[in-house]
Amino acid sequence: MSKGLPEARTDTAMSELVPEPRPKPAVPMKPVSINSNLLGCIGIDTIIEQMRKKTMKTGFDFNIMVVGQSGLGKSTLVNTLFKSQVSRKASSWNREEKIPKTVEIKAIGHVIEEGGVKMKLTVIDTPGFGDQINNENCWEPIEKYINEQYEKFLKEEVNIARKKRIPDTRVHCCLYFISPTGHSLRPLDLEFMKHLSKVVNVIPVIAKADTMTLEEKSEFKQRVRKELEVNGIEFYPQKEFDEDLEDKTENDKIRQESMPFAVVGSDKEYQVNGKRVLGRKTPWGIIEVENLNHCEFALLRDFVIRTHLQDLKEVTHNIHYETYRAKRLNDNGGLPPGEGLLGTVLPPVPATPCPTAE
Ligand SMILES: Nc1nc2c(ncn2[C@@H]2O[C@H](COP(=O)(O)OP(=O)(O)OP(=O)(O)O)[C@@H](O)[C@H]2O)c(=O)[nH]1
Repeated sequence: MSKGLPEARTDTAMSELVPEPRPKPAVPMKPVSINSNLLGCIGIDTIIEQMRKKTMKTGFDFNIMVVGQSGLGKSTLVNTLFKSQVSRKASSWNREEKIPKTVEIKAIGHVIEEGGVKMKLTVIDTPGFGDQINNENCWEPIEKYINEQYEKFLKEEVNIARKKRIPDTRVHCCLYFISPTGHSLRPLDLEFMKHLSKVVNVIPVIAKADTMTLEEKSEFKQRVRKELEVNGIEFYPQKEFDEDLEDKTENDKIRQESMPFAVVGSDKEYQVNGKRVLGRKTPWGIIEVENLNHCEFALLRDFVIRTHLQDLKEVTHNIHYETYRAKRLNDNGGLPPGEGLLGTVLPPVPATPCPTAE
């Protein structure tokens, strides 16, 4: 026994001196790419079809806001974009309507179905923006509206009994109409885009491009791009959110060549070479809105609907809403009880994936 003690002591002393090797944290193995075709397909690619079926059943929300001075063709352009009467005016046409005294925000919902896919479209019009003598801070009601939609979504997210599908009223895209002056941007344009580009995807467009010559249009586009850059205004698609080289190459082209899209809108149809086209009849002929030789409407339509609609929704959810959510939850911790979302400090909310392919 006595012989064993020192040994035992030595063991204890040793174990104090030399800590037991800690188990190494499990490092996830790098996924190894396997070509399943070698052994026959297992059907991974059917996920696309499964997602398609789900989206067909539930449809999807898309909320677009139009901002710009009165008479720049906002209502006409959204009608042209969706080939339907979706604008505020089409829904509550009132020729007597006077310019509102302050910025009024009107959201009109529609369901558009194409090829069995339902889009729940909301057009948010902002009549009165920039129409006053004093336009100081006139973007504030618009920013407030955008944030209110984030707040609504957040409240639904933190509910204990959450809806299976949270209604999405968040603004996914804001078309900002620039007057085709050929001069510089107005300070109001710069202020608006500076403020709002931090909370929403802003896409600047030059309105009524048919009122400019080709040279004027090209020069004006360059000038606007330069002014936006000099003033540090990031419009959509923002450089920092390009996900890969393919995105970057595609979006660089849009940022450096197409932006701001110089567009013409019309909801009237005319017969051109035996085909019915949307256009504007002038003494010099018909301006076809979808003809790329006439204007860039088709580029804007393809960009917003055919190539970037899903990305507009994802950037809204993952960047703009996430920024709002994080700030709101942080701020809430400092608020006295009763002023928080739920009347108390909020629990951390796990971010939900972008609710698109429901
Ligand atoms: N030349 C030209 N005129 C246009 C264009 N788009 C619309 N218009 C005309 O401009 C006028 C105003 O168009 P709206 O679409 O009502 O303009 P808005 O910006 O919605 O106007 P508010 O509701 O007052 O803010 C109408 O007479 C349209 O026909 C365009 O691309 N080129």
